[in-house]
Amino acid sequence: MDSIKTEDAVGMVLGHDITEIVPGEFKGIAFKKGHIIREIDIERLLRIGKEHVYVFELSEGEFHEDQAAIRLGNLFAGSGVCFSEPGEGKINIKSKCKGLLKINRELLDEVNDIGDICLATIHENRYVTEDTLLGGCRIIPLTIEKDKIYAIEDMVKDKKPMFEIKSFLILKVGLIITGSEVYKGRIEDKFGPVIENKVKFFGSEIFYKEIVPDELEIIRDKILEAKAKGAELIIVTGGMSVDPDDKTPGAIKATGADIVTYGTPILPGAMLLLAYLDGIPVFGLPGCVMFAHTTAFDLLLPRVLAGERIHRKDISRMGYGGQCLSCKVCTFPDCHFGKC
Ligand SMILES: Nc1nc2c(c(=O)[nH]1)N[C@H]1C(S)=C(S)[C@@H](COP(=O)(O)OP(=O)(O)OC[C@H]3O[C@@H](n4cnc5c(N)ncnc54)[C@H](O)[C@@H]3O)O[C@H]1N2
Ligand code: MOO
Repeated sequence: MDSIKTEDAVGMVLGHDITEIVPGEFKGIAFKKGHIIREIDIERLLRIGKEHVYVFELSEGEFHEDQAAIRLGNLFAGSGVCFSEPGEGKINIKSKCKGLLKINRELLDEVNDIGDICLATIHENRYVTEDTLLGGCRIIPLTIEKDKIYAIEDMVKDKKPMFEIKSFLILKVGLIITGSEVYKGRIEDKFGPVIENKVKFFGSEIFYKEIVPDELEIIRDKILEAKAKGAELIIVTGGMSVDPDDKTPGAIKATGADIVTYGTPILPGAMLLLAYLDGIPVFGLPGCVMFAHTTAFDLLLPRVLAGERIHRKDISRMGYGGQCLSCKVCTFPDCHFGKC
């Protein structure tokens, strides 16, 4: 660090905090260590009594921490993502809109392996709303070699963005409620409203709804009818376990759909079924989805509505973090559930 005349310090990096006291008005840090001194700062520095300041001179091969943080922000923010002004070498990365958060986890590890840069994130594959904090990036030293930043710029090229928000599609959803007790009016349908609310939250609408008895052919035919009428997502509720009257898995299979999974390592929601019928996702939802606040359905629905094709492997890796704790006050998705 060099001591330099304040008037000559424009463009240089302040090496220490500078405190200002205006009696009765202000006492605090006027300039923070790391601040790049601007023309307009000179007068104030002189008023504080600083004829000289300690500065770092940025060498040709270095970026100031804030400059580096801005470069990384631009590099990491994919569509639907923005970042704050840097402060002490740190930016906050935020969502600009509602959607499904995707994070390039491989790239994240690579960046954090370099040293002098730390990038912390929340978990991906969850929905976020506008202005959700997605992560923070901090440059550790006050100045950083440009080559390190260039190396990251190279590393990121041609790869999926570090952070990206996928918008939710507006799909025509077909809903088939199974259960002879509901069909015959012995009990009121309580499943339909739960699903309607969940689907609406992401912007889609139920355009087709039928209540049917526990009969395989009828359930199958209603699924095919929903598809023929233009359903882009089909949800069938109830009849998912192993009782003689549980016909839903067989009915979905009988439509010719490809079953991705019947059974998920997620609790509640272990008996969920996901299939694709000519590319249209079909859910078979067990009774717990009506009863429990958060289930396997809440983990998979946002991904399906963001247009993601779910594979068997996506489901099987969800066992890690797949146990919901059914907290008295549910904070999902800001909890461990579904974060694998
Ligand atoms: N032997 C086993 N039994 C069960 C297992 C198992 O693995 N082995 N799994 C349990 C789990 S986990 C769940 S979840 C449920 C799945 O239940 P279903 O999807 O088969 O649900 P239903 O039998 O059709 O109904 C259960 C319950 O909910 C009422 N219900 C259903 N639909 C509606 C509706 N639209 N409105 C109001 N109420 C509804 C229904 O009357 C039943 O009372 O299976 C466990 N069993
Ligand atoms: O596993 Mo059921 O499908 O949890 O409640």
